[in-house]
Amino acid sequence: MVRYDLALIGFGGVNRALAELISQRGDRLAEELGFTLRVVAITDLRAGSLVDTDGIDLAPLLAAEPGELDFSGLTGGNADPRSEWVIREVPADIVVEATFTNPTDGEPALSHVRWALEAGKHVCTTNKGPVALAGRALRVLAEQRGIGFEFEGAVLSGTPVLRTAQRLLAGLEITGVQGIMNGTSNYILGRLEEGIELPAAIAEAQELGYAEADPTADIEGHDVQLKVLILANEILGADLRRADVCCEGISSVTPQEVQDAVTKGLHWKLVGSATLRADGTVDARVALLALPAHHPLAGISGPLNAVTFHTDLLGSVTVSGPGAGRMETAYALLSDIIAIHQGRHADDDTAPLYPVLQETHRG
Ligand SMILES: NC(=O)c1ccc[n+]([C@@H]2O[C@H](COP(=O)([O-])OP(=O)(O)OC[C@H]3O[C@@H](n4cnc5c(N)ncnc54)[C@H](O)[C@@H]3O)[C@@H](O)[C@H]2O)c1
Ligand SMILES: N[C@@H](CCO)C(=O)O
Repeated sequence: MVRYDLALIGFGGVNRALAELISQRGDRLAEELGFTLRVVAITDLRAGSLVDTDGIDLAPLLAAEPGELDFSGLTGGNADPRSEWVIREVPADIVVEATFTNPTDGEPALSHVRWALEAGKHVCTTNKGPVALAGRALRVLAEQRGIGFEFEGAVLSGTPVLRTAQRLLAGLEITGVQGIMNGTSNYILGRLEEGIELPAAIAEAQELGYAEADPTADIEGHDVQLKVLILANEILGADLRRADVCCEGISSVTPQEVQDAVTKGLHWKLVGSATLRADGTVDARVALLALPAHHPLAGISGPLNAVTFHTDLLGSVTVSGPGAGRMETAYALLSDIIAIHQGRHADDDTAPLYPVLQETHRG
């Protein structure tokens, strides 16, 4: 049985949920998927670092309250996250990056991903920063090393948007992408419709694990801006920068306005879109729109998100599912690990997975 040793970078909601998945479903995953998973290192800004190359016992870590974790007193533990040393030096097959998203320069996650790829380790990440701001360069680095760089969770948590486009819609011309891509703001808009004030709705979304550590990115549209950037560059073959994606958020809208709209049969939605123009360039934007009730995105409510692909042969194809959530996003990491496993173990007479993926990218 193949075993993958994991280094978890960041031990917040998502990577803890992945550790839970491994603890609770490890045997079933081995039976169904043909590989086992073992965590050999964890680093976290608050808890420090923990290394055990024979496999970390996850049970006591998962039993502790998140805010109480302190690795410094444990064997193999240190108060310092030592992320660079862990990523470069600790023998692990896959580095799982789930630290804070930094929409400005992607750091320190961008360095985490680069160090791992330079060290020849596969990477899966739910962090939008490195993918949106340096996806192309990181992909090239991974391709040069013949290793996997997977990031399904960067758009719509575990709902398979990127793999749907890259694999299931392969052979079609995708001419545009439009969707509701932020669980927090969509949840908040729904609560505003119910008369809840913005600060209370934000606090609820944080409690439910949908919001970023700093929810400004959710509220001001920057989180959707990064997702639109990822879709434009990865799916439509663009080479856009963050400044190329016009952006607005939901902070200016009041419960009264949202409720008035409902009486007129309209629902306010934060919609991200990327559209291929006739000259081959891509128009990308994030806009707060009042959608009529019959619009396909008007009924997407709460943390539910949806992305519609506009294609030449199939018309519109919509993928809908959770846009946020700790376990939902941990599933994205598991799906990335499965993709890495399938890439490594493709039959000799089958086209290897990574080259197939590369060919689906335009640019
Ligand atoms: N929660 C979701 O629904 C969701 C969905 C999709 C994507 N994401 C993305 O996944 C990532 C993780 O999300 P989360 O909900 O677990 O966030 P979180 O805030 O719960 O956890 C992030 C963890 O990273 C740690 N960290 C921060 N900087 C670090 C560093 N330099 N070195 C080591 N550890 C560091 C923090 O201490 C924290 O424990 C974020 O980038 C987020 O945007 C989250
Ligand atoms: N904060 C993000 C997490 C998923 O990227 C959201 O609410 O959609």
